Amino acid sequence: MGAFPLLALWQSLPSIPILLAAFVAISILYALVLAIYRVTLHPLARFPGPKLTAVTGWYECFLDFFAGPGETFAFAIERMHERYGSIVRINPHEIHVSDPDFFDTLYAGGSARRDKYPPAAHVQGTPEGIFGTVDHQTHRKRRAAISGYFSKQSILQDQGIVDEKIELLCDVFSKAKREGKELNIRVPLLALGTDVFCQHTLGPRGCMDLLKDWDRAATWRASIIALLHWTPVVRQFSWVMPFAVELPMWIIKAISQELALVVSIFRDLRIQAAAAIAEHDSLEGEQKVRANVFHTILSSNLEAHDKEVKRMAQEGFSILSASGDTIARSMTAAMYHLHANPPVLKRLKEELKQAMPNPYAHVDLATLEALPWLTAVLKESLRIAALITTRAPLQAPTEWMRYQEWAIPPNTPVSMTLSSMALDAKTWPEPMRFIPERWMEENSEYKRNMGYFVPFHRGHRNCIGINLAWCQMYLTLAKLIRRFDFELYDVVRERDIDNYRDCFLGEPRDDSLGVRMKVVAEEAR
Ligand code: HEM
Repeated sequence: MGAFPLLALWQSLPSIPILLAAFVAISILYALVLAIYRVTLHPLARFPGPKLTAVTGWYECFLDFFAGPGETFAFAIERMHERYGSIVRINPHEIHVSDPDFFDTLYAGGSARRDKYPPAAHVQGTPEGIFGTVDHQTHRKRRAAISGYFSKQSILQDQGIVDEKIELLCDVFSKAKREGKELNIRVPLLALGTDVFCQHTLGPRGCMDLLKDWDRAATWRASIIALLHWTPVVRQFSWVMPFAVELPMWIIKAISQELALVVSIFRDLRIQAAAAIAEHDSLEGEQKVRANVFHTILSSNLEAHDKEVKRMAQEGFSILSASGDTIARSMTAAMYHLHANPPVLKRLKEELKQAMPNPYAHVDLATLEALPWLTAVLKESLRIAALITTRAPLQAPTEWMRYQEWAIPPNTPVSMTLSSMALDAKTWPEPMRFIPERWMEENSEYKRNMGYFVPFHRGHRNCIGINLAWCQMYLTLAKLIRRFDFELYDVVRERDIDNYRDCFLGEPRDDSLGVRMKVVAEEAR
């Protein structure tokens, strides 16, 4: 009985093709009205930029997926600035600025409130780590809980770890010399950055010991590359990484062995976080706070949900993925540019010989920090490496940010791109040339140049690993250059060094075999 009225209702409905046609017509009408609104009445409608990007964000997605490495949206933004000027509306919601003088307004510290734009925050798949935290206040609290762990004092306390790992790195190069083999130097440098980070932050139990296991180091390197190549996908679909992490391991392995290693590291961090919770009450004194970063979090006054396993593991992964390859890329750039510029290398060797008469003896970080040429070489390497190619959008929830005659409404995502700033010909004469003199204090432009030196960002969201990064870079470059003579082995700058692909960090061309070097001499003990 009861089925008849339903049947009658079904029969009275329009046929499926008519329903479909109505749906398509309504969708087109909606898209049309939305497009007209976005270019006329939207609060950003007056800002310069292409109409297409003002109308739809899918253009970015299309370029990132289909346009090929050198043509993705990050490169399109540069072309938009050439055409429309230093402020551009790059999608319906977001403004991009290309002017170093605006940097401190956008990436402000102090009392300025800056939320991270969610699509940018979620690119790592760790929404609860400090990198992925959107809300300003939550970010401040989570960051304050661990910032002491990465303070200069804390890093100096652990200089022994850095020294020990650099010795292992030197062993890798000594062995390569004995065997007459060339090395893709980014692999051992990534192993160094990762091992130092892991031991400093997670304790000996968390150390991946990549410097002792060449196969694992090579797989980790491939994993990082695989992860970087997923960046355009994750940027558009933020659920991909959290979803992938929960899949059964056999499925992940079938998709990619490299991804499987990343996921196993992430799961291992959960185990370490759980172990820290279990043993925390039994620890005392310094150990309770510094045994590893999880104990630092557990000892902090963060709320209980911020001390749960899932969140702490995300924090660990968020810092881990920000650490190793940034160091490796910067050091690789330094090694390449030094050896492509023999007079710069010669001057550095002379300076180091004076400061480190015995290349095998311990050297204090402070001694190296006082060396002007080494410092200048490192700064120029960080500039020319132009490491971070993805824009960093922030939102000022209550403030109207002002740029020239433009007033940007509160809550608008506004971004700038570090790599474009680092290589901007208006700021840096001959930007693609390696000129450490830019960073010598006697240079009349030194003060101005330092004002635009922002490889670690500024403001509330700057790099928390800055002290660890400087410490490693000073000690590693000094030890390597003082102890060994290297030669570049079939390195082509356009293929192996310069940014060609935007994967958050810039990557060279796909046909690159890496920056390969041979060790031709080693100082006797
Ligand atoms: C040469 C080496 C490094 C460079 C050039 C560098 C650069 C940067 C930059 C530019 C940012 C801001 C990114 C953004 O907001 O989009 C950042 C953030 C970050 N870096 Fe580094 N970094 C380096 C090494 C490290 C190391 C060794 C660690 C590990 C301790 C680390 C951990 C982090 C973390 C956790 C963040 C997020 C901070 C936050 O959002 O509060 N970095 N880094």
